[in-house]
Amino acid sequence: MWYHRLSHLQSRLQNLLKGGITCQALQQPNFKSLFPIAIHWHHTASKSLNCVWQQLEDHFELQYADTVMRFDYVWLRDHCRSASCYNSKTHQRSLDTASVDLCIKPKIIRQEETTLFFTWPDGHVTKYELDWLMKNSYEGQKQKVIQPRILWNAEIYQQAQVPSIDFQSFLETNEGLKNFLQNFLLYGIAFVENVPATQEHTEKLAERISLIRETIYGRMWYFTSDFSRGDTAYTKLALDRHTDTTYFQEPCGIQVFHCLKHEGTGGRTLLVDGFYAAEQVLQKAPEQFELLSKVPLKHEYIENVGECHNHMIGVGPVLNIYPWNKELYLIRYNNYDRAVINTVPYDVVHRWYTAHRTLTIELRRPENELWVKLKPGRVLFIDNWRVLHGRESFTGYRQLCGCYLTRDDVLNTARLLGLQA
Ligand SMILES: C[N+](C)(C)CCCC[C@H](N)C(=O)O
Ligand SMILES: O=C(O)CCC(=O)C(=O)O
Ligand SMILES: [Fe+2]
Repeated sequence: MWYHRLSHLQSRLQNLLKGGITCQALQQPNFKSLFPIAIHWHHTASKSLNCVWQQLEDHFELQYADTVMRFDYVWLRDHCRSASCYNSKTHQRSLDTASVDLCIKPKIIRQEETTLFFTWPDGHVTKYELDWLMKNSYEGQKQKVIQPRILWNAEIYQQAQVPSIDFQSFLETNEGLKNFLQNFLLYGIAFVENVPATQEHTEKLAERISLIRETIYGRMWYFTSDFSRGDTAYTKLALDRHTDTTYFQEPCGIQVFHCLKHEGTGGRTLLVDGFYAAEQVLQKAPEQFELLSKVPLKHEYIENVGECHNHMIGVGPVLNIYPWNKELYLIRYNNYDRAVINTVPYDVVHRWYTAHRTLTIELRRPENELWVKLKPGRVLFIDNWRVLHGRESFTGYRQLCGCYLTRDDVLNTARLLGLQA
């Protein structure tokens, strides 16, 4: 009786298969249980390899180095690194993925030492190294972070005694540049010292690690408290902690600050590790962390001062996380520039305000505040996707120059120097 039902289902599925709709059925989790017959494990000849695998009806299962990995057959066909499917000179796929049958299954799977061979119905053979599969599997990625970081409060940062890099060694040696970038990636802030106090030298510094990101504020900016632009940054007022350009669809990745002159009092810079604060929220109220990562908001920049007319709008949640490993990669936090909330129903709005309050409380804890006085010669790089900055009000004449950097190009430089980014 039971057997009959099973074979009935099986033949229905096979009919569907011919019709080409079955792939949806194949994705259903209970599908596997319909085919208990197909399952048998292949053990590797050499016991030391510690690898077993089985060819299942709808996917390939591999157990290797203590990890169970599941691979879709289209995926296995799509990632074929043979000469006809992949151009290893350009590192680009030649295979037209749309030409792969979505119901494809290998005819034969066999293993030789550390290599798996998949023979497809048309006779094409794809081979994979076990290590390559391990490294590139979803299950492998899930356990890894994209960017290793050291989260900090003021004490942690001060105790770490992160050295500043000398201007000369930053410009002239790969080692200096690499040390700088390593610190920057770990902490989200880094300093270069002994920089001549000019805009040109600051520009040279920026160009050593990245392309400068030109924005409505220009390529290199140079500002005082003259209200030449319609924004509080161009005044002597205090600025609470925030990230910049939250009103861009992609906020600027890095901000460079060089204080060229200050004759007066106050004006210290405040730095807060937004990821440290977010981590506290995750520990104390995970559902609030989740809400902050799910609710999209607008930020806005409206300017009508002198010749400057701008209206920028950026949309996105406060916390941005990678869905597969839940790693936080971008915080958008600027209470000045946050626009009218009209993308969220009222009951969610209230829960959002609660979550935003929890995050704000963490961001405002005095022990999380790192205060520094920017001086001519000492250039500060801030990861604007992670570390919030602010400023104390000041008196007198203060000149600040700097620029934004494109994040992709900073990370590109870091990777070329062998850093994980
Ligand atoms: C002066 N400088 C160009 C550095 C920044 C101006 C941007 C200010 C804006 N409220 C924001 O937070 O994005
Ligand atoms: O004046 C400062 O120190 C920083 C102002 C600011 O937040 C900015 O320019 O983005
Ligand atoms: Fe700012």
